[in-house]
Amino acid sequence: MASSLHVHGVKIPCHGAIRSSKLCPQHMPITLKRLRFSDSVASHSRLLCAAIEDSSRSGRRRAMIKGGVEAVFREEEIEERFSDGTAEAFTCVMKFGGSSVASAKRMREIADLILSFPEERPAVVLSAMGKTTNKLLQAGEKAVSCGVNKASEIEELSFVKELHLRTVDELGVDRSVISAHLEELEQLLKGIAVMKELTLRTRDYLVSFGECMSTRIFAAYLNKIGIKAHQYDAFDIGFITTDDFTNADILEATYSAVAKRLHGDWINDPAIPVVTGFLGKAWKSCAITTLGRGGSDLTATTIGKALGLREIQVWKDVDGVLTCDPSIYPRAEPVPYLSFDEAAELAYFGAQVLHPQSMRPAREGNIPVRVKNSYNPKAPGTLITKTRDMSKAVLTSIVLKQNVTMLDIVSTCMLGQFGFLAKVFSTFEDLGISVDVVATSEVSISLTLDPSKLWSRELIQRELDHVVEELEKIAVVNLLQHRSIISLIGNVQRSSLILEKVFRVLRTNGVNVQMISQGASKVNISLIVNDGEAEQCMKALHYSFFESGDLSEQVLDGEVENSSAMSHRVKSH
Ligand SMILES: Nc1ncnc2c1ncn2[C@@H]1O[C@H](COP(=O)(O)OP(=O)(O)O)[C@@H](O)[C@H]1O
Ligand SMILES: N[C@@H](CC(=O)OP(=O)(O)O)C(=O)O
Repeated sequence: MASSLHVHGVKIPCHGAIRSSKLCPQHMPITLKRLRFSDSVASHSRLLCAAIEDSSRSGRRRAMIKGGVEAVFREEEIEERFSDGTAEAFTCVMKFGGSSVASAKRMREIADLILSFPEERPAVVLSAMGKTTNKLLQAGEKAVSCGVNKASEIEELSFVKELHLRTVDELGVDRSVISAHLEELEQLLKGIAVMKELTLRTRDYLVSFGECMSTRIFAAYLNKIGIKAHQYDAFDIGFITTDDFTNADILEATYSAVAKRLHGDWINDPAIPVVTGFLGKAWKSCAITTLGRGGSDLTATTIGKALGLREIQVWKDVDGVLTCDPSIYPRAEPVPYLSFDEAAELAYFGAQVLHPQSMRPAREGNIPVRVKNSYNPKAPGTLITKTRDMSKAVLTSIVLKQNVTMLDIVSTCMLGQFGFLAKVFSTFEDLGISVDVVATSEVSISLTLDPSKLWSRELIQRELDHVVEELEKIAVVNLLQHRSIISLIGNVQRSSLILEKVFRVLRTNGVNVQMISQGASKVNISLIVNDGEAEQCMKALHYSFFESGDLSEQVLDGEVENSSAMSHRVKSH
């Protein structure tokens, strides 16, 4: 007699009679303890879990599951299943960024890399190949003004076509896996040329071709080499987002929908899911959305939380999260451990290595994130967890956000302090502008405006004028452009030590700090300096904190610092 259980709303067949024989190891949701279920199914899974535990503890081989259904276990199976989780559907998610899938050679290496972890059953998330997203955006811009007849000849379209067809050929998979997409892409560019406009909605549809094609090629290649894989478009499997095209937020309903779909499919036909990163479906318009540049990291952490996985791996082209952006300072070193808070601040304040929102699902699901290098898999990478040992930590990483606009707002005393702050912030709220860094006194506020939010609207000057006009009703406003935020991520419990060093370095380099803010996050101190001085500051700070060797344990234990090393002035490296 066959019976079934329902987990995640999915009917799970249990071969053999539940009353009289064992549950099928393959189909039994064994890792109940580890998997985090959505509320709607939690009670069921708890019942099942309790039943198995009870059976295990009491040595009885029978347990009541639900509604009079009786399960009979063999004890050795119970032991086995709990100790090694062999019946888990997926163990981790592996996300590979654009550089990791930039060519046929890279795709082969990634396939080998996945195979080199035989103990894992991953869900795979891919970005678009190499610089495809940028090329598609450029093609879209050109299509607006090139005329319909020239749309097929746009250089970037030819680049994208050639790259994908060459990859397909070199991997030996059938061109048909992407030919319909290439045709549709060309039609879309012609459509943009006819309309002579590229809306944000169309822009998202346009760039979606990148991830749709990379995943199809890779899944086809895995199947060709005998690894069963199944391609998924995120917008078809429950990635539900706001309608904020180019920067959409993932909605809560996504988690259960994605889990239901991926688990359901795996149970019916186990295969490695290869999912498009970066993409979602707008809940109102049902159109394709994107999650903001670098959004595949967020796709990966969302899947990690949805499936309650043991680990989320994001594979990049660097040895993990580094002490600063290597393009600013090549001597940046990998950071072995980070907390979710540190990683989130780092990402939010501009470290391109992680998407700003990507830590949220991982933190909520308490799932470790490992940042690894697909070019150098042996490197340990960075492990991001809820907490970490901060006893020896001083500074973890330095992040730079350039071209920031700063506002100095001084009250004209028409309002009390409370009314003044409230009015200032409600002005930003009304205008939908987010504020990054804030420092206040009783009668003044200095703050910076999030550049990405302003840039995306293309109306930057008009918007800024509007902000100033509104604020001038209650204050004297000074608008300062071309500023940079240098964020010092680390152990703010040691802020005196950090700040002493920072100011010494900056004074030695003749740099004036225009604003400073120590966030409530306890992991971030932000400094505002002129854009023109920012990179030099980064180098000097990096040298002083990470290379001069003066933050030894003795210093941390309160002994006298070596001031000559501290005042080392860095010219350039
Ligand atoms: N603090 C940092 N640590 C590591 N990489 C950084 C940092 N800041 C900026 N980067 C840049 O981020 C890049 C990796 O992120 P990204 O381009 O999104 O990778 P992928 O496309 O593989 O997902 C690196 O090549 C590096 O240039
Ligand atoms: N392809 C998208 C999404 C993404 O996450 O890419 P990457 O993983 O290469 O940063 C982008 O370029 O923004």
